[in-house]
Amino acid sequence: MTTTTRGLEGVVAAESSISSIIDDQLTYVGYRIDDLANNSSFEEVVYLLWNKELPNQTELDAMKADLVANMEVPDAIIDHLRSYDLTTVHPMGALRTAISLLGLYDDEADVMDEAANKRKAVRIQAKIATIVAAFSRLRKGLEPVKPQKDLGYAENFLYMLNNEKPKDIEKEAINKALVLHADHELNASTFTARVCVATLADIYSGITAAIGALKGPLHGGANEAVMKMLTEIGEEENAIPYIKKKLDNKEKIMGMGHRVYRNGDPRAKHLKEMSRKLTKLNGQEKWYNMSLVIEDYIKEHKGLPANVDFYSASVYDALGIDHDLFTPIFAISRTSGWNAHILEQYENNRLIRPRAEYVGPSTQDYVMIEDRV
Ligand SMILES: CC(=O)SCCNC(=O)CCNC(=O)[C@H](O)C(C)(C)COP(=O)(O)OP(=O)(O)OC[C@H]1O[C@@H](n2cnc3c(N)ncnc32)[C@H](O)[C@@H]1OP(=O)(O)O
Ligand SMILES: O=C([O-])CC(=O)C(=O)O
Repeated sequence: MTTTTRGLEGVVAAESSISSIIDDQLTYVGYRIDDLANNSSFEEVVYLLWNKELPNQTELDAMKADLVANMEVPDAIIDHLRSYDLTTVHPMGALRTAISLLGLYDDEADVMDEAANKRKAVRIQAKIATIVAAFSRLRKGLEPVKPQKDLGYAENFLYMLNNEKPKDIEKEAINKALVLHADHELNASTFTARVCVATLADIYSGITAAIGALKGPLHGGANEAVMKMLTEIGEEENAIPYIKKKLDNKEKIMGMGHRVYRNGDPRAKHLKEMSRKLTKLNGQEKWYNMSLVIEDYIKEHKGLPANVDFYSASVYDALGIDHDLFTPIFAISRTSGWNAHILEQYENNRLIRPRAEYVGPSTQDYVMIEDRV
């Protein structure tokens, strides 16, 4: 047996042509993340990830139309959401269940040909934003808002959340966030999705599993945890004593560090700039300023850079989004990457089944229960 690698660090577990991280640079299908963040719509990125080429205008229009046409969700899903104790349920738990449930209302759920899988990818991508927005409204005692056919994906999400068309800067911020979170090579949730569908389980199973993996605070759940930390700190002058105490207690600082990036996450600077702009506009610069202090301190004392979750927290807060919806927004975006990886896995499938190095007791003789002490 070869040696084990804790957390599979550095292990190359799949070939993929969807996204790459080389020398701390991230690309989707070879296109630099900076160019995509500055220029593309989320739908364009979805098309790119699923088709491995940028769309022309006709193809992009068709992708936009297809997504918006599929955004409405079956009443049964909304009724199911209504049945939860909405005051206590975490939206990531509700989302994980809702996506699983959605599969039961899809006649093609277990049809495994490529065309059917692509149609399901569209349906899941379209409906996930509606589900998150509906959950948020229902728990406030408000009725869900139906998507508008003339709005793009990012704009529609904020519209369904607030029953109000977003301002241009809000639209830009949410679109950028969706573009930046869309795919990230073999991160934990994407790996989970691939392991799941490599058994030839259906796409709904893969996305449900991935949502479960994203929920944890070492992965997607970190963005909500960052905002919790900022809120606990309260004021900028408390930041360093708070962080010092955490580090002395060997606790991790959320939104800092990364398994792959050593010199910085190339997505963070876009969210940092968006956080600066948005917090200035809404008069909550303290979150941005506090984040700067924490980032500098952790860089200096631990040599760790901020990751994508760090500044997304103050961006979403400035958009007026409830803190426990931050990770569901990550899931909305990452569904595009999960779908791309699931389709790629099906194309050239082999069961994913590593080995464990057994470190338990050596073979023992069975002792009958009456003879055990
Ligand atoms: C979208 C995403 O998923 S991005 C990541 C989101 N997660 C977070 O922001 C949570 C905070 N960060 C972390 O927990 C880690 O940096 C991870 C999980 C992201 C990656 O870490 P790994 O490569 O597994 O490193 P690991 O957890 O083994 O840590 C290595 C060392 O760095 C330290 N370290 C790593 N991250 C942090 C952190 N955020 N704060 C303080 N110390 C840290 C560890 O304590 C450990 O120190 P030690 O060697 O003295 O024990
Ligand atoms: O790649 C990772 O390990 C985590 C991450 O940044 C992401 O999923 O976006």
